[in-house]
Amino acid sequence: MSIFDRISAHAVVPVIALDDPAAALPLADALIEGGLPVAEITFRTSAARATIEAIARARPELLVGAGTVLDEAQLDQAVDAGARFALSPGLDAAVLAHAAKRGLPFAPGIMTPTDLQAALRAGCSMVKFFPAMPAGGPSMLKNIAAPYLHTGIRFNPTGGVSMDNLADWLSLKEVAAVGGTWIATRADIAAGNWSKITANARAAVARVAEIRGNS
Ligand SMILES: O=C(O)C(=O)C[C@H](O)[C@H](O)COP(=O)(O)O
Repeated sequence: MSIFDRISAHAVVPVIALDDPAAALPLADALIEGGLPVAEITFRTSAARATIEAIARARPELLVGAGTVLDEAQLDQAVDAGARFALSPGLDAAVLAHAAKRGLPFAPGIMTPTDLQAALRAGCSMVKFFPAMPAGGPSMLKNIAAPYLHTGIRFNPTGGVSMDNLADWLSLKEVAAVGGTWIATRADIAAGNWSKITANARAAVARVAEIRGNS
């Protein structure tokens, strides 16, 4: 199974901004306990590299990726730390070329057909649709994706996704998995609210099972 197939099987990717790498393993354990062993650790904080490294080393059962990867240096840090995939809110051809060179599955962010064609030209099989709700929501994505479905491209809508609109996104077959911060918020991580994060993960997993009809 490819990495993006594994992400698709989870259907929800917790997007994490974490300030203290000491929270890495408690966070990983909270997600694992909630039945959602996948995380996008964003390079929005300087704790990203150490967090990815700690999880990759001590919790290999959690599929850990890097988010908000903006340049080649961050991509190198992500790969060296053990990230299994990477994403970015936007598309940078040089970063994509570097990801290919380092063998890291990379989903760049797109918001227009032109972005999407640049991603296809670079050989991407998954893209982030960002910012998903403000950009027009599921109906916008459905319309942008329509001419490209034959390419097999899959989407990771992120930005404004919540339990309330999860079903609308996952009912689109071109959506592999949504991303969102609601499962493990920066505040809950900082406060050590692990049981709340586990409960959020569990609720998302249950909802995905309902929506995909395999509960
Ligand atoms: O940093 C990245 O790589 C991003 O793609 C942006 C985030 O995923 C969104 O900011 C999610 O934000 P929420 O709307 O709170 O779920």
